[in-house]
Amino acid sequence: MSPRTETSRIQPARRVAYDVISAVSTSDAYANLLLPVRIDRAKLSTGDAALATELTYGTLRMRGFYDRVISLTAGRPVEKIDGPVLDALRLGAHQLLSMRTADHAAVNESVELAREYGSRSASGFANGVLRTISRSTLEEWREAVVGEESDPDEKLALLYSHPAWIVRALRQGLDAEGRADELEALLAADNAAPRVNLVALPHLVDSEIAASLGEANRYSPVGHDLGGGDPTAITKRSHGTVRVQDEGSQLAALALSRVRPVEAGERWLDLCAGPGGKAALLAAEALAGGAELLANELVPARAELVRSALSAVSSDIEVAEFDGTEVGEMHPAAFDRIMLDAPCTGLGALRRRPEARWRKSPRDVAELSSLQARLFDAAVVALKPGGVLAYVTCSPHTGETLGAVRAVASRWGDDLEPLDTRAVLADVVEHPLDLAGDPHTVQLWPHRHGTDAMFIALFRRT
Ligand SMILES: C[S@@+](CC[C@H](N)C(=O)[O-])C[C@H]1O[C@@H](n2cnc3c(N)ncnc32)[C@H](O)[C@@H]1O
Repeated sequence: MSPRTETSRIQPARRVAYDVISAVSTSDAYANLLLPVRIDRAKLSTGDAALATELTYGTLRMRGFYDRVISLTAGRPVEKIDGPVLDALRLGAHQLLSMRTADHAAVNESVELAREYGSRSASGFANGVLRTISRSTLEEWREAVVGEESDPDEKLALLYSHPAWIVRALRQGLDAEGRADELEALLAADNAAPRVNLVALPHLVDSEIAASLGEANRYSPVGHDLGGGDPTAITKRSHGTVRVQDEGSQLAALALSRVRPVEAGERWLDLCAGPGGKAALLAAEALAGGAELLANELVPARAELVRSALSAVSSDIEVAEFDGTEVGEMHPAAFDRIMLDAPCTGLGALRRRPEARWRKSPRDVAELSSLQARLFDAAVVALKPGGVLAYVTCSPHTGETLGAVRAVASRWGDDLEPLDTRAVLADVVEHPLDLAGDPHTVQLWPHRHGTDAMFIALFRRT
């Protein structure tokens, strides 16, 4: 990248957004990890930080749509456009079509970015492309982008900026519930900013802090909605007993911890615990009931995050780092409850990881399904007779959800009894959940429940 000049006319928030978008394009960076670092380094005000977030996340989520608009305007495929210039055009297109930025600011600063990070000659090209984009409305561009496409899923993929295979997978997930008519609402929810949601670890949060946590969640009895606020101050003040956590993740942990009353001395295992969100909630529940939790995470850096998450609950919780597929041999018939929050495609959290949709492929589903099956079988062996297993994914892809549990049911037969997960959660939630499809399992959805698309299935070892 070329060094910036003292006289730069680019606003700091736009520069931060551009830097992150460019790092995502060129070095596979994760926007949700890099953006806070860059915002901090640039010392952005709260307002500018919010602007940088909207610019970055919005541009990355809608990248497929904007690329189509850019290529129609430039008269060439985006692969033929210089990378740094293309990223400046994407950022400009987002401001012109989806934000209320004045046209001249969106165009001028993007042209400046193209000149600074691309080449001097790129500025004329960028200027021409962005001015043409600004001359039509979003609705007109939507029509142009769809063009002659007649396949309904391909059309939705173009309009809602998702790879077509993901649109088909999401349709299949909704179809399994007889709710395929919700597909557009789901795709729109994937493109909206998620609210900041908090968990107050039960029995551990100071009552004064608990009273300041904002609106209680609709479903989770331990969750609060912070809206678009900054959670840093409150999480620090609470010494980790208040954490950022999606409401669906809370329900997944509570489905296991509240499936039946806790008996003192029970042994619980969180088999794939990193970075530790569900482990912290499970640990708080275990502590209150006199149970003991072992957390495990294969990747050492992520195991460290689990240790840090658990330190708010107790300093005595063991965090192991073994391969979960070996837990059956290592600890046969050892645990009363096991959380298997399996590594998955994460297609249920696309709104949170804006670039993720462009990095996944159907091959990932096949590879992860095989790992999920091995972890599942190992976890069943590690359950005591009568012990309960929660199989959870942050994906509504049926290959990772219903397909996975049906395959398990056929492998284990009468040795594994599916529990009525819906009935368990019905006793946990504050308001009834609108659920459909397979009666034993729970599939949550961003558009219907405001949560990530978590899948939860409980089983009992007979
Ligand atoms: C979906 S994430 C778990 C999220 C976590 N439960 C939470 O709520 O914060 C899955 C985790 O499994 C870990 N993992 C992947 N393969 C594993 C294996 N063979 N054994 C144990 N952990 C594994 C990944 O590193 C990842 O941290």
